[in-house]
Amino acid sequence: MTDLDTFIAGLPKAELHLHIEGSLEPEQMFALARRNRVDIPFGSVEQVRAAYSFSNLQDFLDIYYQGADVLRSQEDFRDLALAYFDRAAADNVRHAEIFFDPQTHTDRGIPFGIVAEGLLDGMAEAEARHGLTSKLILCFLRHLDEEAAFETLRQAEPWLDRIAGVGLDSSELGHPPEKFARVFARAGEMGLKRVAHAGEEGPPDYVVQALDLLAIDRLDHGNRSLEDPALVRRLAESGITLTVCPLSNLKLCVVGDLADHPIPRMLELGLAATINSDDPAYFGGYVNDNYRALAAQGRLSTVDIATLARNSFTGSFLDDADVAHHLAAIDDYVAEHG
Ligand code: HPA
Ligand SMILES: [Zn+2]
Repeated sequence: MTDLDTFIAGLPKAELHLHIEGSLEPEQMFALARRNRVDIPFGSVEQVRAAYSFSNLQDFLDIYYQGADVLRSQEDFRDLALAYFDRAAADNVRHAEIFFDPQTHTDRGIPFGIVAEGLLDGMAEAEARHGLTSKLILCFLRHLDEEAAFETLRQAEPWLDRIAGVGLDSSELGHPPEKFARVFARAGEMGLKRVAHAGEEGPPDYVVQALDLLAIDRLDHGNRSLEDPALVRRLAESGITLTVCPLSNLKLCVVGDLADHPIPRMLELGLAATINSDDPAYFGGYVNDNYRALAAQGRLSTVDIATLARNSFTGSFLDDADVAHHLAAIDDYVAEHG
């Protein structure tokens, strides 16, 4: 381990861009397939891992939705969440805001409540076990239509006091944010926070739409914003947080090489970037692996790494007192180890 790796390992951090279905490790996929007697088109864990070679977002999504088929019961969703939280706690993640894709499950006949209650069970257990706090963000699948998103929001109503916000994920190209302007407006009226994936594969205009038409509180990915200088100025001036995912970007060919990853440039431009793992079981690493992979390029100092961790708390939906508490913990850590 380099000195930077040691510094990263102990640094308190939040994770703000994590799809819980994307934390399903092949071993757990096999275990759940056995438990639920579900056929999966793989003979071994090695075969599953060998299939994780993607040339774009859609390639990944096809296999990711297939993997989710082994998730059936409330206990499955609890176990999935807990396995993630155990790993996150080992990376010194103190708070996580996790995405889930209810439509992936309700479209297979799994009731919304089974999914939500299972995840909430896992979240409560993670707080008891590790002191790791978390929030839940309901994502609409953007390849489905607006009416399906409205129906999902209706199904979520009994759980809305335990859901922090809504997000937008799945196939970006051809599914611009404007398609979901009305359902996001409704979510805002219901007091929910709003986030959206934009500028991962889609053009800078999709980021502008997410800001103007979805009134997002946080931008997921946002890489392609850098192609538009006026948009960069707007993002910097507003202070909006970007949840960036280096190993995901590499695996989905959003960047060709980590040496060219935009995070160092984002920090130079004054953007509130954070580092996250996205779908760690599919992209080869949890949050500290993402920090380490980027640090290994020699383009991040300990000051930059601490800034990224601070941004993860200031960009969270925690209240001000909790954010202040976590920032003080980072200050103490940097004073001792920086
Ligand atoms: O990186 C992603 N982009 C869009 N949709 C997703 N769903 C899971 N991961 C992703
Ligand atoms: Zn994502």
